[in-house]
Amino acid sequence: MSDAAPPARTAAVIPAAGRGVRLGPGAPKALRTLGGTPMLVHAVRAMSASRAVSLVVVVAPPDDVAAVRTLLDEYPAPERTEVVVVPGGATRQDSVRHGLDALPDSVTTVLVHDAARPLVPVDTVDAVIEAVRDGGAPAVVPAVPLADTVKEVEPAADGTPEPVLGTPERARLRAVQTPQGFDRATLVRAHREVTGEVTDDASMVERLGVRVVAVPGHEEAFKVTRPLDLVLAEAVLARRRVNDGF
Ligand SMILES: Nc1ccn([C@@H]2O[C@H](COP(=O)(O)OP(=O)(O)OP(=O)(O)O)[C@@H](O)[C@H]2O)c(=O)n1
Ligand SMILES: C[C@](O)(CO)[C@H](O)COP(=O)(O)O
Repeated sequence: MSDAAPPARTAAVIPAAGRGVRLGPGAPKALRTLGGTPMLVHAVRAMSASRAVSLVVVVAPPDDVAAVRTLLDEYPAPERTEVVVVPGGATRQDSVRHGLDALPDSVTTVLVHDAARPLVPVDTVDAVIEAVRDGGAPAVVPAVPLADTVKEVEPAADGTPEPVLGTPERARLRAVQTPQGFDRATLVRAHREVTGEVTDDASMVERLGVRVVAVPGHEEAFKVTRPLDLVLAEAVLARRRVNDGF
């Protein structure tokens, strides 16, 4: 038997433990269907479509871990990809942390991908991995330019008019997607040291003072958040099926 270290691996952590309040009443968002298949299954397929990803850690709603395991056994990933399921936490940050805790030592590169972005193309996944592994960036986000002008406002409740404080230069703004890619040690340190509310993992790394870079994202990597997003996702999937001839 060899004493050599096991080969470095890339793993994807998929936080899927949210309720989907903004999508409206129903099953947890990741378990709702898209083209007849649960959104989570699409997300696992999107990660395992990359030949670099050998492990997918799904972070499930705590009450649904067994059901999610059964579901993923019904829709097996390619043989080269191991899929494990762990229980999530109260916030997205907690859920990602639970996923990181489940990674074996051999993993050196980690993707964090929302179950709520089921249609991200494999080329985007691979571009993020390449920027971390070959480009040497400790943290990478896929990002797209904005179509709307953005205003900073003084938030007010109940539809009260909100004073506009300023207009950031749109050419310098990007909407950030997932999968976000990280050197594992950097992401683990961010989750250990950074406290407070954040909306993505890269911003935790930014707070460490570590360099984060953006690579081109994809319009089909949008997040299913509100009911209209589900309509768009069904349309994108239907178009793919026509293009693929089935
Ligand atoms: N406690 C939580 C909250 C969110 N997520 C996951 O984080 C991703 C992005 O979150 P979001 O789109 O906000 O999902 P929800 O929290 O489910 O949506 P909502 O805020 O509308 O309830 C989703 O895949 C979601 O399942 C998670 O794993 N654990
Ligand atoms: C991580 C993320 O998808 C990047 O755009 C986003 O911040 C998640 O936000 P949510 O409010 O938890 O959906």
